[in-house]
Amino acid sequence: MISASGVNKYFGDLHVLKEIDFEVPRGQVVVVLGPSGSGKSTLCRAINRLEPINSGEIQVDGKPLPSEGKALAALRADVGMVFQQFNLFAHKTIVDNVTLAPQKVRKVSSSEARKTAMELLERVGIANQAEKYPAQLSGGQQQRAAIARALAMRPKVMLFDEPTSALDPEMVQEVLDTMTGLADEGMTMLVVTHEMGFARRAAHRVVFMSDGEIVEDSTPEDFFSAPKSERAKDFLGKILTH
Ligand SMILES: Nc1ncnc2c1ncn2[C@@H]1O[C@H](COP(=O)(O)OP(=O)(O)OP(=O)(O)O)[C@@H](O)[C@H]1O
Repeated sequence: MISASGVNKYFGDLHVLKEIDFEVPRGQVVVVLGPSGSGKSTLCRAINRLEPINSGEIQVDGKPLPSEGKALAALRADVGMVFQQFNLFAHKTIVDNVTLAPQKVRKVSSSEARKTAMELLERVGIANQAEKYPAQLSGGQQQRAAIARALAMRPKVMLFDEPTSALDPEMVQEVLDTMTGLADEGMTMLVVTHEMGFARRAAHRVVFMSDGEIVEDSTPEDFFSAPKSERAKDFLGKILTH
């Protein structure tokens, strides 16, 4: 599980995260929505310590975030992260992309890492692409490879930061289906996305951010049918008329 309490983050004078409090309990899917620049990516990056925070506390699995050393490496291994850009290693095959970190960080043998990688590639539907290089795959397939790579570390939680934003429209659904499958299996997930269909179907809770604050934290049913704040109404008005 993930919990944040009283988290503040500044970039210079810009107050990007303001007294953030929230929780993602084990097995829940929390979708973070909000206008551009509201702090969603920064929140994701803070959870993985890719971005230091100025005050407050973030815990993953009941432990405060370590700032360096072995504990930080262990935290990063426990938190799988999938970004908008897939960030696969271009000169490694898909299966090698998936086996790399478990061998290096978890010290898994190469045969075991390969077996697990093939199972994961099967699960995300691209086992037949295992020996190809990233550039030979479609964007949707590359993003599914990135999800398999994150899962190979056996993370306790998965963070997704706009995982479908860089994809051509026809590939969005295949990635969302993979994510919905993970949610159904009980993976703890924090997902920043503009995909309202996914939020409605897969999220246990929706967190709405605006201008660095959490303005609403509710069920998708309540959020979409009866948003409480003017800011959420305004946001939904803009998104849903598109
Ligand atoms: N490294 C940085 N240095 C300075 N300012 C930054 C940095 N990263 C983000 N910001 C600023 O922090 C604010 C929050 O950015 P963030 O990327 O977290 O928002 P977001 O809600 O994820 O937006 P989007 O939906 O466009 O990705 C923005 O005003 C952004 O310009």
